[in-house]
Amino acid sequence: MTRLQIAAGNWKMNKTFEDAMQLSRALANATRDENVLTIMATPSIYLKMIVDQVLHVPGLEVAAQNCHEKESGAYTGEISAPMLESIGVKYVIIGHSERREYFAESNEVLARKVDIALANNLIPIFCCGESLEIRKSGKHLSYVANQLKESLYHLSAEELSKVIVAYEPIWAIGTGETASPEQAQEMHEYLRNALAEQYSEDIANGISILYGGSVKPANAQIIFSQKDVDGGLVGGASLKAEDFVQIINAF
Ligand SMILES: O=C[C@H](O)COP(=O)(O)O
Repeated sequence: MTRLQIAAGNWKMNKTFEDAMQLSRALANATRDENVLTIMATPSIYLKMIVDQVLHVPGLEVAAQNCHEKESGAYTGEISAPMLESIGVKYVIIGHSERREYFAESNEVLARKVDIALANNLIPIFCCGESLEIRKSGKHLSYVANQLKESLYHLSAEELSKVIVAYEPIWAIGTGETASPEQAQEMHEYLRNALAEQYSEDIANGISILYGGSVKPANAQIIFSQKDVDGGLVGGASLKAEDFVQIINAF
């Protein structure tokens, strides 16, 4: 089965307005493989402007970096899934390790975020990944599979088919230390098998599983060439159009 190949850039809390618009304009105008679904996860304050800017650009989409687990209410400073849908956002990152760590987002909370995203026609980019301590203990495979179990396995097969999974070992995020292609493949294959067991082979084979953690122009090709790696969730290297375009074109 051919799965969607995806290059998603997570800008995190970077870029002022002018710089953000310039970056999205550069990506819109770049010569890039339009068969690769390219997603820019921008700071929420710029989402509407960037959605409008790239509205008719083929293969280029916009994601939010988070959403609240409730539809609406007294949650000062938060952004809801219906708000994102109402401005034309189609994707939302859920469960990034930085949200899990700094905002204490548990697997249970993330399950609710996945639900609310799907209920509002947003495609969740669901992040999972282990710390260095867990990797060293040798329990990383079951630990990450359990993150999927607790946040995704309540979904119907139809709902799950809409989800994009992003495996990001925490020890490789922003550290310059990438998981080896073999380590990435091992985890992706394990997760795909777990999904096949829980749902079906067909469903599991249709799900794009992205790798994230120090993906750069120099290593993107070898990582993306692994059988079960369907693209990347890129932090630092997505902040420079030139670098990110090289990553998009590395498939
Ligand atoms: O969401 C992206 C990841 O946290 C990876 O970040 P990085 O490419 O800067 O290591």
